[in-house]
Amino acid sequence: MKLQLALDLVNIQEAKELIREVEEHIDIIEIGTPVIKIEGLKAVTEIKEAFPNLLVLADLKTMDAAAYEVQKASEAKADIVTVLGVAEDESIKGAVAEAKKQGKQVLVDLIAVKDIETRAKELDAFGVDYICVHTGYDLQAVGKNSFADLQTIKGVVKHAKTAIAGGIKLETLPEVISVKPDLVIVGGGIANQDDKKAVAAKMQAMIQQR
Ligand SMILES: O=C(CO)[C@H](O)[C@H](O)COP(=O)(O)O
Repeated sequence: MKLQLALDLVNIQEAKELIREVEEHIDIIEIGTPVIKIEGLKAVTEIKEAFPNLLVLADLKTMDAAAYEVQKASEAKADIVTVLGVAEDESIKGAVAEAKKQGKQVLVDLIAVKDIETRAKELDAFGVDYICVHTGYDLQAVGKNSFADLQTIKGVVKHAKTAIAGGIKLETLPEVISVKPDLVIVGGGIANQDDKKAVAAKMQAMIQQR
């Protein structure tokens, strides 16, 4: 099980400072969608160059022109690129083919997918690397989480790694870990804490016990 730190509401300089605090306790750095929209793919390049030993995920949340966007993120030094599960099958297949060509990985984000079980089975058959259940900020605000969805995909996904994102905190981590995802994605649960390093270290210790 790996820990990914999601950086959404920061600029490149702030992202670097935050990563420096916690780098020994995380496996993957996520350059969040808002960061890429505001700063561009240079945020991915600069952070990969500053932290070459960590994997960098570009959270593009691609919906169309998927092969092209995977190619551009790969050229920007991303190790993993996200595509939306609600995208067309052709987009997902294009992303997977391009990622293989570039030696990179695709994480499919199930945000806004209504039939999680059916879509997870289909995505698994397309050969995606990760399938991620995700409660975005707008649903977190009305009290939702993805814990039940994680159970659902764990029951049907045979090949891809499973991941979960959306409002995970130190207090809710044990419930998440008990379902044994391959990847736990945490943004505000680390980035918004006073002692980020201590929280990341505790999360890492809990994750490594499994
Ligand atoms: O992709 C995202 C929002 O769309 C976030 O990166 C993801 O939800 C993790 O952040 P947090 O733990 O703060 O919810």
